[in-house]
Amino acid sequence: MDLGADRRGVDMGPSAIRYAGVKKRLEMIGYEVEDKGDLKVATRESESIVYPNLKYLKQIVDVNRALAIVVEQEVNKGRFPLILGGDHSIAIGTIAGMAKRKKDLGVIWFDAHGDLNTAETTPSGNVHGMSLAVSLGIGHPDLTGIGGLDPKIKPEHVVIIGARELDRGEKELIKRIGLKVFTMHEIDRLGMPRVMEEALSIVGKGTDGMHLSLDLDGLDPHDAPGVGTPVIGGITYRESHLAMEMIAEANILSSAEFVEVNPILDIQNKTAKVAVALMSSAFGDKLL
Ligand SMILES: NC(=[NH2+])NCCC[C@H](N)C(=O)O
Ligand SMILES: [Mn+2]
Ligand SMILES: [Mn+2]
Repeated sequence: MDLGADRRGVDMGPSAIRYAGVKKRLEMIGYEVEDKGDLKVATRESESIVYPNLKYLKQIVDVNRALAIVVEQEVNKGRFPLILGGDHSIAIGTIAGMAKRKKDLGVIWFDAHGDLNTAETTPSGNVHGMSLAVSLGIGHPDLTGIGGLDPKIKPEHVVIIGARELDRGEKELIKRIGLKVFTMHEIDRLGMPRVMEEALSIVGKGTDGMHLSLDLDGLDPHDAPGVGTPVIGGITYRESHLAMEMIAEANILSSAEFVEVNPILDIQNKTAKVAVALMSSAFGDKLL
């Protein structure tokens, strides 16, 4: 889906990630993989924007409702849901589905952005800039109510890693609810190993599962150029790998999504390949 973003193309992200060999890669490290295919998403050209501050609200609600149901079903079967995006608004459905099975879900939000806007604070009207707020129960009731639970996650179980572009309303919200944010400043200052140790201890404390929501724009655009909202000065390829390896070692991951891959803006599918490489590290792949 790309209805949550202004720039077109992230709807092709899942194809690019499949083409980069995600299934083979995960099978190589010993997983049995079933590709459930794509969810049905409205065609932008046949729809119109009703609320400029919540663009394509209804269409996004429909997709996320469907996504929440599949995610919950797969967890009930004892499977691990890995969701490919798509714009970051799909986190709403993923987390809604997981929250039905995990009473206290920890979340690592790997992103250049906070995605903590609401219809009142958004500079763009794009729902992909609101999905973390929605999951915390802050936002339009049609979004926060998806899956029935509202809120789905608690601020003390969430960390943002890689932030370097936050809107004014997002900064206020972070302070108001006491959200832990490891900005690029903390990553530079403490180094990724310390940041991940602290992050994992936060999302692991008092939780019964952990979701990784990885927006490829968390990486530096040099390493991940195929994203719609790039911000310079990001996490390097190597730091990202280390973060994924530390997640695998912590052994608490219960779902993951890799979002915002935009093949139109990419260079020879580089960003989709990076996504696949990071997935394999998060799932325990090691050189030796
Ligand atoms: N998932 C993303 N790439 N989000 C970008 C959000 C950008 C900006 N903060 C907005 O609300 O529009
Ligand atoms: Mn982002
Ligand atoms: Mn995002």
